[in-house]
Amino acid sequence: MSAENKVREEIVRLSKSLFDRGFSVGSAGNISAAVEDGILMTPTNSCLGFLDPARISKLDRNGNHISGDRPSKEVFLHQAFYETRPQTGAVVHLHSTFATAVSCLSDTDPDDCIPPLTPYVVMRVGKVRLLPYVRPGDERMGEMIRELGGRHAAVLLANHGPVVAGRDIASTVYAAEELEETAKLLVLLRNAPTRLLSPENVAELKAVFGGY
Ligand SMILES: O=C(CO)COP(=O)(O)O
Ligand SMILES: [Zn+2]
Repeated sequence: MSAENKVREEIVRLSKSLFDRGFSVGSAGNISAAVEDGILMTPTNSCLGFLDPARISKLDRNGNHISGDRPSKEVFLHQAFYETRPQTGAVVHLHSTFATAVSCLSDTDPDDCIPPLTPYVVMRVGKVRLLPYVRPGDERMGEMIRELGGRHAAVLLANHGPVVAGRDIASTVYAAEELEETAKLLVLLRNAPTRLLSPENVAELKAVFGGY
C-alpha cells in the first residue's frame, strides 16, 4: 500500500473510532493530514463514522482542491495550522461535548482556557487559547490562527468546539481526546475547590516530556 493510502486508511480508522465513542456526532468535525504532495481532508458534510478512503478530499500545497469530494468548509482553519506550525502533520476539529461546553462559558479565560489539572493535558495539549466566535467556514478563522504565530497546538473556537494540531494523525487524535477529557473534569469540578498543578509541576513536565 502506498504511503498516501496508509494515511487515508488511518484517517478512516481513527475518525470512526472518534465517532463510535461519541466524540463527534452527525456530520460535525473534520480531520486533515499532510502527505508528500499536499493535504488530505475529510469532505464537507461527511460523517466521521462512515468515511470512504477513496473519496477523501486532496488539496495541493497551495490549497487547491485536486481530487476526491469537496473538502471541509474549515479548510482555512486547517491550512493556517500547517502554515504557522511547520511540524504539523495532522489537524483535528471536533464538536466534542465538554470542550464545546467550556468554549461557551462566559468566564473561560481566553488566554488559558484549559488549566493544568492533570499531567497529560500539559504533555499532550499545552496551553489552549479561546478564539472569538465566527461562523463555521469563515475565512477569518484562518487569520486568527495565523495571529497566534504557531505558539499554540490547540484552540477552542468560542461557542463551537476544539481544534488540535499535532505531528501525525494518531497523536493528534489522542491530544483531542485528552483535551476533551480535561474539559470534562473542569465541568465536573466547577464550583468545587480544586488544586491545579503548580508552575513547578508544569515546568518539570515540559523539561522531561517537551513542550507543545
Ligand atoms: O465542524 C464542521 C464545521 O465547523 C463541519 O464542517 P464540514 O462538514 O464542512 O467539515
Ligand atoms: Zn465545527
